[in-house]
Amino acid sequence: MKIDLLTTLREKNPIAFNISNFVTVQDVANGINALGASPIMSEEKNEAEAMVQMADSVTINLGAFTEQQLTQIETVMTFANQYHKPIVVDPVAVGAVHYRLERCNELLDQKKVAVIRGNAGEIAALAGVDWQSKGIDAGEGTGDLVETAKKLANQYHCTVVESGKTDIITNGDAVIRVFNESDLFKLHVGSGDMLSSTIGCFVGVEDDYFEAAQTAVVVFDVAGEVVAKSMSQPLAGSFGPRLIDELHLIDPKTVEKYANFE
Ligand SMILES: Nc1ncnc2c1ncn2[C@@H]1O[C@H](COP(=O)(O)OP(=O)(O)OP(=O)(O)O)[C@@H](O)[C@H]1O
Ligand SMILES: Cc1ncsc1CCO
Ligand SMILES: [Mg+2]
Repeated sequence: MKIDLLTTLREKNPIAFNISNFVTVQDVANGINALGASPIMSEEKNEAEAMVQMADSVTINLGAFTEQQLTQIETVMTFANQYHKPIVVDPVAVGAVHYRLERCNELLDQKKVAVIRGNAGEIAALAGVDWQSKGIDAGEGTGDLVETAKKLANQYHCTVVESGKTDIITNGDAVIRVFNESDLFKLHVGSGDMLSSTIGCFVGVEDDYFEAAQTAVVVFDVAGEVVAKSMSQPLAGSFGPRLIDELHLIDPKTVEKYANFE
């Protein structure tokens, strides 16, 4: 895990192009802006090429897309591949909604992506492994999480980040587990979306996407854990804004002190 990437990110202030969902777009924009990136969102196909050319990375969140937005997403991903800009995909609820799974499979079959970040239910669905997802949540299953994540990474030759109490990061061969956590993440809708877009920021400044994903996960998880530990009452409503504050404040020393991974 390259802790220096946090400093690099802040020096470079990468432009992080995000196709977000209407539920969590504000938290995502403020979260990664506070961290040190420069977010830009767009839903317009006609400006797709300009957006991609300008951006250092592209994060595609499939949280609430319409048919028209899907056309824009395909266009953006095509340009991103053409201009060699790394793509992070967040396959929201593909384990619960078959339509989403089909569309996401098509995108992944046709375009090259750097990182897929999802919860256990989403990663299992994409890997074709049995699991009971529940809406946007991970749901229940008995499969081996590490093997499932590796299978998906090998399927698409990309890095996979499978989030949960322990986060699993794999390139299909090597595996890193991040143990930093807080129950409050689950009480804040969009924690996962923020994590995916944080990964988007780091792949914008580091060509080794496996390394970039590790740093992103550790920084994000430590930030949440530090916030949770500092709250006298662990309340869902205050966690979101405090997490954004901590993404602003967090420094390499804090990350080094609390990081818990192997
Ligand atoms: N059971 C848990 N206990 C502690 N932390 C968790 C737990 N599950 C997830 N997290 C943390 O929450 C963050 C988001 O991961 P999660 O798996 O909840 O994403 P998600 O399901 O896509 O969330 P959302 O749909 O709300 O965006 C990660 O940083 C992860 O470490
Ligand atoms: C609640 C919700 N519904 C669609 S997207 C989203 C935010 C979590 O991804
Ligand atoms: Mg999610």
